[in-house]
Amino acid sequence: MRTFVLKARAAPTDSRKLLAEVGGDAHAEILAHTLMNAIFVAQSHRADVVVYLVLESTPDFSRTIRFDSNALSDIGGFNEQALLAKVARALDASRGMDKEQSREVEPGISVQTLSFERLVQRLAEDHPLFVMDRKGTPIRDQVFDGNACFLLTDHIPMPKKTFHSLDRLGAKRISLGRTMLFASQCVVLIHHELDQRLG
Ligand SMILES: C[S@@+](CC[C@H](N)C(=O)[O-])C[C@H]1O[C@@H](n2cnc3c(N)ncnc32)[C@H](O)[C@@H]1O
Repeated sequence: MRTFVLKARAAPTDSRKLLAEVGGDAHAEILAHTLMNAIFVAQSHRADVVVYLVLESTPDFSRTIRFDSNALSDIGGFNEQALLAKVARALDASRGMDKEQSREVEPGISVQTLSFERLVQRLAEDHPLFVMDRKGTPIRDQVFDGNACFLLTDHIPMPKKTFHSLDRLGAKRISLGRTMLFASQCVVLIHHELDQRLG
């Protein structure tokens, strides 16, 4: 299983605000692009991929939306509008939830009122964590075994204190070169690197 976590610091947890932010300051399109590149390939979708979108611009709790490629049924297309409609539906399903609750939205999609920090603590129990960072170890030099989990952000950098807590969880910093890429582009390159190793 390959796991990707997008810490979307600017993404609103209100579905209407999210949908209004495509091309806006919150860059809601980043969520759609990351989801698209993590899960879809031409004419199909990848098996064994889990994506967590963590939306953090909220009056109450962050929303963590989990997509499991093995369980997804018809997602209605892979354009921005279709993908963000799924995110919006999960946000609507999470209305009124208390802290750290979980709700199934539809096959392959669930939503939790869970912070990025709590999510990665849980993932660290059974996943090696890799935080994407231009100053990290080149991806080619990194050994991956088992359920690698890759951590990315939207256009807002990972806060220093979060990097420190990730260090304490044993997360390794991985680089894809000196050019600053979009999170969705990182996902493509990570898939490519791991695909090559599988032969
Ligand atoms: C657009 S970047 C974030 C930009 C943000 N202004 C910053 O300074 O971190 C989105 C995500 O991609 C990761 N990323 C971008 N380029 C990368 C590279 N060359 N190697 C590894 N990760 C990269 C970043 O670490 C971040 O998680």
